[in-house]
This record gives sequence, C-alpha cells and structure tokens, in this order.
Amino acid sequence: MSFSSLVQDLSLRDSTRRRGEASNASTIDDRASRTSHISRAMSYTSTAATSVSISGDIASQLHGGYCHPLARSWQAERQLTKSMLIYPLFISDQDDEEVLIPSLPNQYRRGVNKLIPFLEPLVHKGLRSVILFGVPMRPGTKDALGTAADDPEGPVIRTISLLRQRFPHLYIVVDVCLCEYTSHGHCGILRDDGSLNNQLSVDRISDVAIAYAKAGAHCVAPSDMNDGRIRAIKLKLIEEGIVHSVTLMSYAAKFSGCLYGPFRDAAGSAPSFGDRRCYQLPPGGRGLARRAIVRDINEGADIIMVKPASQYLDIISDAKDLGKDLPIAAYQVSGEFAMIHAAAKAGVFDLKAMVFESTEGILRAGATIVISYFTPEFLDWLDN
Ligand SMILES: NCc1[nH]cc(CCC(=O)O)c1CC(=O)O
Ligand SMILES: [Zn+2]
Ligand SMILES: [Zn+2]
Repeated sequence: MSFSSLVQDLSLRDSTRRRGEASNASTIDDRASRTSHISRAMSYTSTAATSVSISGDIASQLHGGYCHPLARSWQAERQLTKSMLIYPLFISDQDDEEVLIPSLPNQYRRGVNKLIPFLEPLVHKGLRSVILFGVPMRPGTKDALGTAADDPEGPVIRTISLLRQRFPHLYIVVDVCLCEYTSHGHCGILRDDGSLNNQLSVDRISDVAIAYAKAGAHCVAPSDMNDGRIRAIKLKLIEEGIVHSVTLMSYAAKFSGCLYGPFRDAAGSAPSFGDRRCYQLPPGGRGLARRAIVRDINEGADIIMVKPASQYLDIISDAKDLGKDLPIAAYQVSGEFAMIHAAAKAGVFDLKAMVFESTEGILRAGATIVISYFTPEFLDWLDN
C-alpha cells in the first residue's frame, strides 16, 4: 500500500468510526476532542508528501487512545478505589463531645458516643479503614511522659475495642505518638535542655504501640520520628507473640514544615516551645528521606508512609522505588486539605476536580494507600 493511500485509508476509517459513534457521544468534551481529531487528520494529509517515516507518523497519533472516558481511565497505572483510602479521626476523651475543628472544614473531634453513629453510614458506603488520633481534652491529663497515651480507660484504647465489635470489617490503624499527651507537646520524652531523649522516647512509644496492638488495632503507625522506633516496636511485637497479626506502618518520610497546623489545632498538639525540626525531616532532604525509608524497611516496617503528599511527590516515587515490595502510603495532611478547601472557596477551582487531580498525582507518584480527609466524599464520588 502506498503512503498516500494509507493516509486516505486511515482518515476514512476515522470518519467511518466517527459516524458510527455519533449516537453515543457522551460529553461536549468528547465531541470537542473529536473535532480537533478531524483537523489533525487533515493536516496529517496535507503534510504527508513531505513526511519522513511512516511508522513515526502513525506512532505520533495519541488522541485515539484516550478519546473515550473508559479509555482515559485505562491510562492510569493505579485507579483509586475505596479500599485504598484511610480516613483520619480525632477521638476526644469527652464521650459525648462533637466539635467542629475551625481550621479543618467539615472535620470534627468526637467522643466515642458520637463516633459510632457518625461512622455507621460511612461503613455502609464502603469505608474500609480509619486512622485514630486520641485527643485528651480533660485538664490535667497531660504530663512530661505522655502517660495518658496508653491509659486503658483513655479514648483511643476504648475506641479500638468498640470499633472492632461494631464494625468487624473496618481496618483500624492507630497513630502512635506522644505529642497529644505530653505537657510540652513534643513527640517524645525530653532531656533537661529540651532536646529529645531518643532512647527513653523509643522505649515509651514502643510500649504505647504494644498497648494499642493488644487492644485490637490492626495496624500501628508511629509518627514520632525517633530513631530506631520501628525496630523497637517490631521486637516487642515478637516478644508479645502478636507480630503475625499486627501491621507496622512507618511514618518513614515525615517532613517538618507548615502543613500540620490545622491538625495541631484539632489535636491540641502544638509544641509549647521550639519546633520539630530536629526530628522531622527538612523539606529539602531527599537523600535523608531515602535513608530513613531504607532504614525503616530494614527495621521491619510493613508499610512505608510519606507525608505530606502533594509537596513530596518525588519522595513518594523514591519510596515506591526503594520499597518495591511494600505498600506505600501517602498522607494528604491537614494543611493540604485546608488549602484545597480555601482555594475552592475563593473560586480558584472546583473542589471535586482538585481533590481528584491531587489524588491522581499521589497515585501516579507511586502511592498504593492514601490517607485522606476527603474519604467521606470519595465514598460518594467513587460510586459514580
Ligand atoms: N505526631 C503526630 C502527628 N501525626 C500526624 C500529624 C499530622 C497530620 C495532619 O496534619 O493531617 C501529626 C502532627 C505533627 O507531627 O505535628
Ligand atoms: Zn450497620
Ligand atoms: Zn507527635
């Protein structure tokens, strides 16, 4: 077949197909892309005479591969599904409390009595997993050692067993940290000079993780960023004989920065002095993040988490690369969530469109799990 007859044949097939498809043209967008297709086919014909390689020209025609909504969905390596989502919950020690968190649109701090009725419809819509953060509101609960973190009568441990009973198919992740429970608001136990005492912190945090695991958490997720905590928790899980039934998710690449503000409002966990820059990673520290990821894989992490998400897509991609055989979680944190809401409110973009676009970026970078405050919305949106 000569080149010009091939071109004719191609544009013929194109127009035949277009005629056949006209009846199920679904969106304006689709029709527009077909129109541009026509002009493309025309310019294709007119430049054909001077064209170089036939196979090169054929390979340059990409639109056909994504002109249909279903074909577009096939372009993504990973499709967002409900089972990839983990929803963060703030659990108050006031059982009947239900208070809107001003800096986190639509997110509430709830006591156990309010939590169950809130979750019931979400579980019915397909909610598969939550991550719990305990928030002690009662005055006098906080101390230098974060004693309340593993109080058997505290909000987290009581909520774990209640959720296990009420929602047997819900996978329960529990954040493990001391900052919500310490009087100074830091993520561990401090020396007199105000710096973290890593050994004491790791001993304490691994005890807290074991308490949550024994209470029935499917997964414990230490977010404190002390060195050696993954190994310490794994060893204690082995010692306790429960290592086979508890997932260990490491906040391996957790960066310091300004995106946790609304969370700290919600959890009352802002440090009373100083900052977290000596334990959370510096935003430019890509190599350091890689070392932390490799270290935590070697220490026995079952899942590696990167946090925040959208500002750290290269780190998610690194984590996927270094942890080829592990699930990779990305946490779209409170500041990212609040920012998307604020911009949508200011008319910068449509909220839903941005939520999907940002989440697709996170998946494209390599995440297989997404921790998202938008989970309730996704449970509706993913049905359509
Ligand atoms: N260490 C506790 C913790 N676990 C998760 C977040 C942040 C989550 C969010 O911003 O949504 C924080 C706050 C912090 O490190 O200060
Ligand atoms: Zn039910
Ligand atoms: Zn903390």
